[in-house]
Amino acid sequence: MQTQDITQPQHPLKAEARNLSFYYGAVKALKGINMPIHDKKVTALIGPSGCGKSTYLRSFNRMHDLYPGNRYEGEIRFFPDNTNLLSADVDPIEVRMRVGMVFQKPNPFPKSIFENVAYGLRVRGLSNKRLLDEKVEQALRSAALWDEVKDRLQALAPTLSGGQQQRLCIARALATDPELLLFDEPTSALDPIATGAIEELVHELKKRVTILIVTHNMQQAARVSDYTAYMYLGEMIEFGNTDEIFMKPNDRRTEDYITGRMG
Ligand SMILES: Nc1ncnc2c1ncn2[C@@H]1O[C@H](COP(=O)(O)OP(=O)(O)OP(=O)(O)O)[C@@H](O)[C@H]1O
Repeated sequence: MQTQDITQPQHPLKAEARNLSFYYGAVKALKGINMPIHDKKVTALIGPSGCGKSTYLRSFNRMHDLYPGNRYEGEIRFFPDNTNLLSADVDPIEVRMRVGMVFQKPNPFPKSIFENVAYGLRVRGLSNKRLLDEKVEQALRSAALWDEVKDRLQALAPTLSGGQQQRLCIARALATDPELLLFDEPTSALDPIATGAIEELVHELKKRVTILIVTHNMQQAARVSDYTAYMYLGEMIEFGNTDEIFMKPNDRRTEDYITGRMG
């Protein structure tokens, strides 16, 4: 992998993949990935279909543990405590409290708007009504949804528009104060206006949470991210400042991809 010489001062790390490989049974989908995730920055993962972006993203919240036959090798170090998120003695439920996930298609629970956001808090044992109300409002405000839903908190979540549902899923993920937020192509099911709202939100959110985002949209990667990683066939080919990756990539394969010659 080529890592660019970053002239600006380095930001502290939130996480770091160290020689990370991943197997779906006999299929090796990730091959020895090394990559830093900078604290309170947005890192975009780009690369052609099937290169392993989602597989890599899902390793950070141990989603692969839910299916038999999946296997990790290597480490994902999480800071400041230097925990290896993949260690057998680290509880995946705890990992998912620290590392939230927002999927491609909005997937609210078939419950009220309020209950969608309160869910993770209840799982954590919070039952005090006043505190729940406060936390739900805070999360909805952070997801730029409060003003649109404050008078209909008991309405069913699926009655919201697609873009509102996606912001609700972001509020749900934010409610438990995650340190890292994973976005898997969060705008691919949305129209340009809803997409713009999510991109703006990502920009706001990085003040308080580190973000790792998979996107097929090069303009989106360039707009929202501070760092970009290019993956190909399960390998991390190049990682660097977004501006440099897009303007002056070091690896020919990265250049071919971002100029549309490949993928
Ligand atoms: N459940 C699975 N079982 C076996 N192989 C899988 C499974 N899921 C993904 N793969 C394989 O792992 C590789 C990486 O897939 P992944 O979904 O991570 O790629 P991606 O870069 O996110 O693709 P896309 O951009 O199309 O979403 C692919 O070769 C894929 O076929």
